[in-house]
Amino acid sequence: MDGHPVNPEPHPQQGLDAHLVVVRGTNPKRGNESATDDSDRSTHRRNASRDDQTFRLDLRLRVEPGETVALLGPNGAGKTTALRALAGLEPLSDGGIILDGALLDRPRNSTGTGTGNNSANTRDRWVPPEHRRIGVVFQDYLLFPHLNALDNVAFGPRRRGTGRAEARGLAADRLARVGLADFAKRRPSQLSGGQAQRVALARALATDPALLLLDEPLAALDARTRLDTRVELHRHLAGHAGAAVLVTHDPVDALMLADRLIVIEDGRAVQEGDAEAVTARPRTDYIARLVGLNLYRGTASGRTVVLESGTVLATAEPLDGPAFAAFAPSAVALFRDEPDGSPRNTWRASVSGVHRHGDHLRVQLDGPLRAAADVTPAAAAHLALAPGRDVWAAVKATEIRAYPA
Ligand SMILES: Nc1ncnc2c1ncn2[C@@H]1O[C@H](COP(=O)(O)OP(=O)(O)OP(=O)(O)O)[C@@H](O)[C@H]1O
Repeated sequence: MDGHPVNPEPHPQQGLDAHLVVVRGTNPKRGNESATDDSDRSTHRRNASRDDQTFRLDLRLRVEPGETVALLGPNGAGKTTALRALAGLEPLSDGGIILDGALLDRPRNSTGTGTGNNSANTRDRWVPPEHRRIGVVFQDYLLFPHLNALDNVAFGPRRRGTGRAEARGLAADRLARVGLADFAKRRPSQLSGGQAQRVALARALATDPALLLLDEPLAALDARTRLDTRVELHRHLAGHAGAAVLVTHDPVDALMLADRLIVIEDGRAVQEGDAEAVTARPRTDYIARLVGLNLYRGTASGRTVVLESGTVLATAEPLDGPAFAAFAPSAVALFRDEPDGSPRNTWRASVSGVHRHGDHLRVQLDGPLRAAADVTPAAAAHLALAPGRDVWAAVKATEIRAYPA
């Protein structure tokens, strides 16, 4: 395929430019549905459901050299599928992947209706995984068990034609950088989980990849090792000149390791931004739960937001039009009797659950506004909180964040 005029427009941009469309499934009609209409979220819900066995990932991804982007999302959102497509372990159905100006995958006649097939006559361009300048640290794709740590790390450079001695020298240097100089002769079975993960990272970085892919790199580690390895990984990512894409369930990993987050649900990006922006203004229930906020959708008019349920919330900052309103569980005060005095939002609620949450109790409230409230154990005892108990809930207007939907 080399020499084919696959990329008529020169694309000198460094970093990753990708439009990842992967369609899987047994129901081609569903798979063919257009994914370009952002308003039709229900289509994607259906596509992503396991019942009809179809799934469509449709994700645009631009990652600058030196930047780390985290893909965050619930189970089955398509995070791993996105990484596998980038790595070349899964062909695109549509779209394309360009890394440092080189086209890696593009189905012929991209229309969004393909089902993924990497045979030469269906593709304008297909670069196999081993020829992509990509380093991977995948959970299920760790180390070669029959090679020691040094040879695991030397494998990539050797494969790219580096002589044995030079590749081993480079590998020794990489192992030293992850603090494992003394473990070079050990087989993977003789390494701890954390050490194996560090060898995997050294191996992924040994070829100076233009793109580093990390799939749940810390998930298999115990809490203590995870903490140390996270700090170390952060250091390595900071020193990595190429782009990096990280997949994780863990918001702490995402917030600590990535420069930018992309939240994926049902195969599509639903929110994007740096950690501060995403956590301060969540746009879906998934991310609101992740960062521990109560989130509602409604329509703002001046200093009120009318929620979809009809409940009216008073806010401090004026806003008009479709809006989200969010507040922290810690902003909710609970009372036995209706509170009066300062202007706040008050409503009658029924306790549906009480759970320990750190050093306080998280109370789930049903009623006109389903919400979580955090109270101290003393307050819970005073209010005799238990499922079924009726209470008054209050949130000050100044505690409610309202922002455009
Ligand atoms: N080999 C496969 N064959 C068919 N469908 C698959 C396959 N692997 C994953 N899927 C489906 O593709 C969708 C996306 O899966 P993917 O593994 O990319 O999600 P994810 O966001 O990484 O989820 P998790 O966090 O659970 O790993 C899911 O609906 C899943 O059931």
